[in-house]
Amino acid sequence: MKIVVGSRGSKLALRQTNWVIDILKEKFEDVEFEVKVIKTKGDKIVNVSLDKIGDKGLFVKEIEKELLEGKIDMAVHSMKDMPSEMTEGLTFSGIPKREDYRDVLVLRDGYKDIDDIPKGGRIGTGSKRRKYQLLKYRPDLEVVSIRGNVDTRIKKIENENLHGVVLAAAGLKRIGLEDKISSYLSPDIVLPAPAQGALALQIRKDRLKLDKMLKKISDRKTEIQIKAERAFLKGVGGSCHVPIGALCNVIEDRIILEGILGDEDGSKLVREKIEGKIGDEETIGYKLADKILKELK
Ligand SMILES: NCc1[nH]cc(CCC(=O)O)c1CC(=O)O
Repeated sequence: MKIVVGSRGSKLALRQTNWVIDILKEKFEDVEFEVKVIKTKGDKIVNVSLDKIGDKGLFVKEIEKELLEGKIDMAVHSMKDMPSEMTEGLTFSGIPKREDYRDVLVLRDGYKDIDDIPKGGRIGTGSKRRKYQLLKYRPDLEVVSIRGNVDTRIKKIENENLHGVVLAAAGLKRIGLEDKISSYLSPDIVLPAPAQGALALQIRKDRLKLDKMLKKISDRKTEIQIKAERAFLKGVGGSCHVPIGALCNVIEDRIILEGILGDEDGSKLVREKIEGKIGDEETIGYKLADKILKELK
């Protein structure tokens, strides 16, 4: 039996895909795997800020087409890049254990953390979620819009004369650049993107055997967190034009979901939290979305 796994071609995407394949190989010794690299629209547009393109699923459409046509059996994506609405005929299968969900600062030599950046310092990020939360804590900072893959963004510290950039810890750890991390941003300051650090294994809905197999590498706690955080995302009907963050903490049989939502120009930013019990992830996600939407009005 052979499973063809579709992936974007970036270093991070390929690392993620091979990480999943390694876990699967350990469990299913006689299954063969082949990686198929697929170029997406998002990979072709380089110099435009993502929130200016504003196309949901910019990095996934081409991959989803190959799944539907049976050209690949499964696809590995960063869950946080997946639209909240699932494409007809497709589904997510098991969700492997989440990597670090935090955002981090990669700073110019000599600077150690957010409080150490000089007044008026320049920080690069293309994400409104990161931008407006940073500005809430440090209104004096100048946030510069950047994009590109992880390596490119780190290089922009030099090229664009920045004090630093904000990135996901997960991405840096996965590509072996953990030592570039200057400091971790506490979720109290910057709430991560819904599902940040988690992967999505996407398959065609009718592939029942494959689904059963992939569910064997699913992590229960991650599943709970992602269910709650993505229900919140769906509930607020969010896009990449507005700041949205969510983080679900699981403590024994309780879940604590925190969410943040703002408007396009960051003039309003509402952060709230709801508690509940395991099993009610989706209800809690939608409830938190309603609560925050009401406050934003
Ligand atoms: N938006 C791009 C993207 N998609 C997933 C990751 C990192 C891995 C993850 O967050 O799961 C990144 C890079 C980043 O935000 O720094």
